[in-house]
Amino acid sequence: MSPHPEHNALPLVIQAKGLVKRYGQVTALDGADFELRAGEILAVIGDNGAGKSSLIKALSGAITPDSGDIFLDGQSVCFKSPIEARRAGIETVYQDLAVAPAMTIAENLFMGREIRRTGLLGSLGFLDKKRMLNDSIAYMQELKIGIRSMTQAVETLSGGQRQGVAVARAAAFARHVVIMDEPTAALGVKEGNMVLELIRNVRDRGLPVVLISHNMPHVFEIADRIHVARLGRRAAVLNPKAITMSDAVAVMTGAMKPEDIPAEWLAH
Ligand SMILES: Nc1ncnc2c1ncn2[C@@H]1O[C@H](COP(=O)(O)OP(=O)(O)OP(=O)(O)O)[C@@H](O)[C@H]1O
Repeated sequence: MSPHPEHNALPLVIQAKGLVKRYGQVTALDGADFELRAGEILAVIGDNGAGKSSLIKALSGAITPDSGDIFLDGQSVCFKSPIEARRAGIETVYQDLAVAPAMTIAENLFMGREIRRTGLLGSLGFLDKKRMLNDSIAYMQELKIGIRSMTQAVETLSGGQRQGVAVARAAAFARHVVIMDEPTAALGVKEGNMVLELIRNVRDRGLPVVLISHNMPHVFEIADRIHVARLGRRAAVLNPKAITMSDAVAVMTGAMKPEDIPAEWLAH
């Protein structure tokens, strides 16, 4: 059961309207719309080249769309870089893990946002390693990531645990949204399930999650709603509780035209 059956009652956290992005002759986004609601896991699925990555890059500041509008909490935004999106509270975890293997878990969690000790004159410039370590332990416990020592190097972890660190890092700093691009792609069954559980925990902490995935069983296991990208647009937003995987594939491939989709398949 979705914890939020009344999705249409929940506020929009991110809304995009009519996004267009061209690369020379190729139109990657051709008037794409997008809506992420508070407290949900929204899966984004689509065939290769459907425009999923371009959409997510536009939302996370990695590309600037040629036209269209993006709203964050109802305010119009125009991110010129991923740093700007991050400052606005949107954290993105890419498939090619942004972790530093030789650094410890605690160091990775605070990379770029280290806590410094403060004194009478404000920040002293010294890193507050103890506080970062304690905060790391607390985060990882809260997210139920079973890693014993935060001082071990990330390169000593399994693929799933590394992905766990990357997700935890994003979740720890995101104030609004966590976007994940294929977080379970390179993982085995057990590790993949661990990361799915972690994504649920992130949502249950109150952060909405956008999850790009080609893995249909994972999408159906975890998503509250499914955004289907096709030919640079949003073909539909489907309700995973009301459809089968082959229904979703039919919409994704165009075998089922958007205008023919039964109303009960659609998420609200
Ligand atoms: N930097 C780029 N330069 C030129 N063309 C690009 C660029 N990025 C994306 N494209 C093209 O835009 C279209 C949409 O690509 P995009 O990566 O957004 O799709 P996708 O749904 O994420 O695909 P995949 O599942 O294969 O990753 C494709 O035809 C792709 O070749």
